[in-house]
Amino acid sequence: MVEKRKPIAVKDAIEKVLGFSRVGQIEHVALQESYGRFLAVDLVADHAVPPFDRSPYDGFAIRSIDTISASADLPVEFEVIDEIGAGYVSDHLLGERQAIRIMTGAQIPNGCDAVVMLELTKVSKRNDKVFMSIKRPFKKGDNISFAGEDTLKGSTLVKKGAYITPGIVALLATFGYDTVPVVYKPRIGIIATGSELLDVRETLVPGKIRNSNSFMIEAQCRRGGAKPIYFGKLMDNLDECFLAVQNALRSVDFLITTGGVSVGDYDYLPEIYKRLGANVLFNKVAMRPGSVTTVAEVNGKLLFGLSGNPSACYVGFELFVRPIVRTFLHNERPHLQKIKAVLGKDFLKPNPFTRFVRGQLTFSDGKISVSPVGLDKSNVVTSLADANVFIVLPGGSRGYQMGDMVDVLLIEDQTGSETSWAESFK
Ligand SMILES: Nc1nc2c(c(=O)[nH]1)N[C@H]1C(S)=C(S)[C@@H](COP(=O)(O)OP(=O)(O)OC[C@H]3O[C@@H](n4cnc5c(N)ncnc54)[C@H](O)[C@@H]3O)O[C@H]1N2
Ligand code: MOO
Ligand SMILES: [Mg+2]
Repeated sequence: MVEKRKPIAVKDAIEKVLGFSRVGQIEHVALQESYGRFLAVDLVADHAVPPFDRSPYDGFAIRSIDTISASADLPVEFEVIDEIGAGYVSDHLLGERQAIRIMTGAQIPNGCDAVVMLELTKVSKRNDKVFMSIKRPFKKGDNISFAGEDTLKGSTLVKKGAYITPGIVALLATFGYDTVPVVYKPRIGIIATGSELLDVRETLVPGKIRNSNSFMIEAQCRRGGAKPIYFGKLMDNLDECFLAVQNALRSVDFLITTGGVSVGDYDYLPEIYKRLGANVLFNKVAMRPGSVTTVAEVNGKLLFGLSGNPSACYVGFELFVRPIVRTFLHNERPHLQKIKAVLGKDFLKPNPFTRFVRGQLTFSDGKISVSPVGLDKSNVVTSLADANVFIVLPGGSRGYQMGDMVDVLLIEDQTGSETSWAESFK
């Protein structure tokens, strides 16, 4: 008699998994390697930006008081006493009707309280001296970029756990992070099981297919922020699979297996969990695809038994592995970000379980719409190429029609969400 599994709600399954979350330690990487990593400390401004008053234009540094009477009929003339480019500091103190030629980014000279753009001035030379005249008055502070106007010393600019974007890389450089404290990437072991699996380079023979799941999971690990470690593909042989799982578990933070998790004669994962003395958190989730997704724990270490079916495997990773990776990385938004979109095509399949349909989000005329891509079966692989979202269709309905507003989970997004997707029937 085949064991009857009791499905649990997706949200509950995610919570059970997160009950065994761990957090990673700090390591340091070169600034140029920091993009895409997760910051291990708060980034606090240890100096003001800009650190000094500076000119935002190429022009002349002046004293505004000297310009009060300037007009088109009666321009005011200044003697130009110095010239400074960015990176240099003038040692002159501006006196009455004196100006310093200044370039964008240069520090404002002493005595100056306004800058005039080059285009608003007329320059002339007399007796080896340079003069500049202007035709309108300027106020104190005109065209000065003040110290601290970008940020003040002591401001927290980026929180620990943030995904490092190119913009954050700019901040890290601004504050002198030659090396960056980032969170150590969790090591995720990957084992593919299945006697039907060929290596990528092998030629197809009857009854066999190429292993695609382990490579897909490696890429998903990288997208999630983890370091994948591939332990190879195994035949459906209980002893071999058991030993491989037992060995791999020793050297990784989390372990993923694909295939062999259902109720077939050669689905050995359930027996492997028994032999390991693992605590199985769940072995059926009320969702499609990926209903057979199983998660177990041995001495606090999680083992993700993802389905062999490619689409189910993909969904299982994003819903259950990604949040544990992001939590490990100290990220405060470990779940997939959810938005609403208009369904662009009918999806009329009824289903008792919530469906995570691979879909593509498109933007046109200010409307966000989403359409399923490819065949919606858990054993398909081709639909994954075009999918950038999961369309979440709660169970218990007779299907969904074009124009319905639906929940969509963004799988290419790095912002994430604090809360996990929850069944709306609850
Ligand atoms: N009697 C029942 N049969 C099945 C049930 C069930 O509840 N009762 N569940 C079905 C569902 S749902 C799924 S999903 C699959 C899950 O199967 P397994 O996780 O045990 O995976 P396998 O049997 O090993 O393989 C399934 C399918 O996926 C292909 N596969 C496996 N590994 C890979 C790989 N690395 N790359 C590409 N494709 C792979 C494999 O060839 C099979 O076609 O079980 C249903 N059956
Ligand atoms: O676990 Mo299966 O993918 O639900 O179809
Ligand atoms: Mg099976």
